[in-house]
Amino acid sequence: MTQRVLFLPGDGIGPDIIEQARAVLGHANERLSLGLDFDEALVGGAAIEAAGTALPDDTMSRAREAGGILLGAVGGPKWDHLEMANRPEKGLLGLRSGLGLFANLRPAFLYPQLAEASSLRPEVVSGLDILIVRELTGGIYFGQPRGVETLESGEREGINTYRYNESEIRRIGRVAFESARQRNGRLCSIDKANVLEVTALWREVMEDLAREYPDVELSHMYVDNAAMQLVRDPNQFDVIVTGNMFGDILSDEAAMLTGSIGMLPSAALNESKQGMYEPCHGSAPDIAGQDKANPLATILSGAMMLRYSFGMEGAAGAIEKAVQDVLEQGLRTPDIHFEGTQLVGTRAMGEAVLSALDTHL
Ligand SMILES: NC(=O)C1=CN([C@@H]2O[C@H](COP(=O)(O)OP(=O)(O)OC[C@H]3O[C@@H](n4cnc5c(N)ncnc54)[C@H](O)[C@@H]3O)[C@@H](O)[C@H]2O)C=CC1
Ligand SMILES: CC(C)CC(=O)C(=O)O
Ligand SMILES: [Mg+2]
Repeated sequence: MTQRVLFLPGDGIGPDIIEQARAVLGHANERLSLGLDFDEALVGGAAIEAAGTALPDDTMSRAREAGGILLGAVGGPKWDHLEMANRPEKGLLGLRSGLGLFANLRPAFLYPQLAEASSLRPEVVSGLDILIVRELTGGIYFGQPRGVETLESGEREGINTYRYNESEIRRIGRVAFESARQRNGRLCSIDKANVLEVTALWREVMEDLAREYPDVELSHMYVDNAAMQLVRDPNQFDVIVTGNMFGDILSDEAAMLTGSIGMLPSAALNESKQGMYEPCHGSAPDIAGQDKANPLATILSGAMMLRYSFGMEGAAGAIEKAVQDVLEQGLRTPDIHFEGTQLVGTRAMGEAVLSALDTHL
């Protein structure tokens, strides 16, 4: 059976890293006859330039037809106006909500070879393996009303609304409890229930769900403490579940424990397990087109796509082993480079993964 993969390179380093991930997936596809059929479309600033909108109808319809989507990154100073790019119905947010991709899985895993690249001391991060389950289609990024209004006094006021209803909380809670059940049976729900009603409700729903999962130990933590605990003793966490904005922020923080934001892949899944996969970082305009971006988070996101959307566990595992191999060989893009390792660019890193893949297929 043919499976359609849609590549959305986007902006900045997006095309640089997608080129490498596409080559790796293409190689696995050929060698293992996976039956993947590749498509590509525009999103973000690239789409604004070509079609006047960050999420053209053509991109959305091809996204709906795809079994899996691999996105690079979108945005840049030229396109970051809310009206054009990051409205709930446009660009990346529009893709996520349009496809119902409410469950965002962000695994922060430390490859042992990168312990020295971590922002924390090796003994503090050793063995780090955290799964952040972030709600992705609700919360303050989507709540209505939103906008900027002019008050009677003439002063302007910015408005965003933080909302979650019980069913939105329950469905992301289930994903997190199921993940905890398959891992080590520990789940920490992160909220600000001492201040925000929305997250007090979040906490109640999580408690309620916990009764259905007696094998999972549920704990709660306020987000400010969680931000601190992540750098004090990250290994206390196994699965974390949290809302859209807290998850956005905490996953960037967690990325640095693994060595770099360029190491953190992600999966965004809907009810029917259709998925969009992307590195957790943005379009990094400061290094775009300079052969400096780390392509590993994107390559690992491709592996997640094979696993979650297509059930191709063997091919996914082979790509992950190939990534481990290149780190073992000492190859490092600038973001994970340290003394005694070999500095390489985006392309050389991608090519090394592709070569290493052969030994695992
Ligand atoms: N999923 C997405 O498409 C996201 C898009 N953005 C957009 O990206 C643009 C830049 O946002 P920033 O806040 O600067 O975040 P960013 O994640 O793009 O960059 C932050 C820092 O991390 C570095 N970095 C990011 N990815 C890297 C990689 N693969 N290898 C090496 N270094 C890497 C960058 O060079 C920069 O110094 C903005 O337009 C923003 O809206 C931001 C986050 C996510
Ligand atoms: C549009 C933003 C919410 C993208 C982002 O920062 C992310 O998903 O991590
Ligand atoms: Mg983010």
